[in-house]
Amino acid sequence: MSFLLGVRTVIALPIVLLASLVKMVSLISLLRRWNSPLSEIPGPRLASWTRLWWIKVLYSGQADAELVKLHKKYGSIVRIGPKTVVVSDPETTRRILAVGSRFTRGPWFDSLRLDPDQTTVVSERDPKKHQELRYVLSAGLSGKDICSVETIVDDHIQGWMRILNTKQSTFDEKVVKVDLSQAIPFLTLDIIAHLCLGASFRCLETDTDQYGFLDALQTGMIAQPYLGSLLELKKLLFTVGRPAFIRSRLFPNANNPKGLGRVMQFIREIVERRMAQGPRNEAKVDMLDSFFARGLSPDQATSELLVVLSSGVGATAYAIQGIIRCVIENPNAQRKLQQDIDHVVSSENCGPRDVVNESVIKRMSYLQACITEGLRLYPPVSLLRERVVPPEGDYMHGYRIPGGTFIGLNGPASKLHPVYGSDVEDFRPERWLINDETQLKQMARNMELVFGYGASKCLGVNLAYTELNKIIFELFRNHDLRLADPEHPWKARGDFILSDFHVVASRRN
Ligand code: HEM
Repeated sequence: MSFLLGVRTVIALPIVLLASLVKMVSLISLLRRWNSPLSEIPGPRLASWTRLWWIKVLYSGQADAELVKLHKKYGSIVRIGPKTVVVSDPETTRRILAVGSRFTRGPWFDSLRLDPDQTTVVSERDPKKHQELRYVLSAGLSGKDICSVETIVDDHIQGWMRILNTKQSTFDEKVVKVDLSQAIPFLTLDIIAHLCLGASFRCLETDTDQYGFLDALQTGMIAQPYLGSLLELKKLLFTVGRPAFIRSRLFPNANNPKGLGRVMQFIREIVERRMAQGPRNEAKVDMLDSFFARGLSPDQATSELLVVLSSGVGATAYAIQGIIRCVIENPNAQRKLQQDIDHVVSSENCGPRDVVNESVIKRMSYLQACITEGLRLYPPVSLLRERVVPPEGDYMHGYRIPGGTFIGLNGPASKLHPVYGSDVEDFRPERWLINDETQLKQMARNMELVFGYGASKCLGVNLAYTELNKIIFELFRNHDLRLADPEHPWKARGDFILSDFHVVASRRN
């Protein structure tokens, strides 16, 4: 009997000890949560306990919509994790991102690394190094250093128009069905590759996702927000991935037959050829020339170019598709846009193949209103871009936020800001065509944030606008568009990954 008691004690004791330990840890964490200044900030209860709540939202593929709902329910600041809050109001966002702000990029940005040991402009967290890198890249990315950006963009768009015309010519009705979720990313990738490297990927011409780049980009866009939130997983991946033979399996590398690694190899070959040629004395022709001239090493130039290709394609393609969808779902807007375009074509005496300068397109009020309104409703870069509160802490919306808290930025919710009026959910370009200067200024101040702000504002904003202006102009100049299936305009996976955006394009006379 006493022997049996002894055995039971030996088995029971560790279980009792473990249970007590678990209870104690839970109690301590409960007390900590009660004590945390963040506990006063409203938000879903489960979110204050675990980041898994946010992971579940990500998994639903509706994170953008969920963030909008949260702010409607709880206000401008919401707690979405034990150490994370998210803000939606433009003025706080502006203050966080301002040049000289003491808020810094958080570990979320590590998830944008393509190599555990290497940072690029999008993932560098050290403010000084980040600003130095921006300085080196900005002349190339803004297009200042590159000859004839506009001509390159025009050539690719005209190429696409020719492809559509050829397909339409095979039908009497001059009608063709196009999947814009393929054609637009192909076009933007061809353009940005040409501007980066002087060589296009020829995706449109071959009607293929060359090197599987877009496919790999989409997979990355799905995985990145998870890694940005599950910091332990990211740490594990970076630690395990350090040895070379594992790294080559976990991260893109030049031996991959397709995807980002294959593109890295493509870039590297061009970089090596350029190095062998020596510095080109003529004016800088593409971003690679600019990066070399401004002192980047071949390895750095390769990594930055891969980042530029990725940042340039995804956001711009999504924005263009968003604007097109808005216009074609509103036949009245399409008609007015085409009147605006036809007026310019005739007043500029343009022949059918003449392109119109961007300076002219920038002055077209209705076209500009369509672009701005489309960008408002479909802002392409949103999820969280978490910054860290400086050690001294901060006050936001009447709450004290301790140093070290992660602050997510909620772009999508600001599109519903009251400054836009009571019909914020509608596409109404006319809201940008009013005479009230004060109101227009306020709306423009909010909209500016679609491209970020201050110390990390988008470096490709000029180029993005050149593409938006020119593509929207030429597409609607040459075609009447309608949705192939108005009930299901497109399929969206995650927040930004679109497929099956089929439209019917009829050639205009
Ligand atoms: C409509 C199209 C685009 C939108 C809406 C957009 C939006 C943004 C936003 C919001 C950021 C700031 C991210 C942050 O806060 O950390 C950003 C950064 C950036 N964008 Fe864009 N972008 C667009 C197109 C482009 C293009 C075409 C390029 C390249 C040519 C580009 C290159 C970059 C780069 C390199 C950064 C990083 C800047 C930094 O970290 O300092 N973007 N973009």
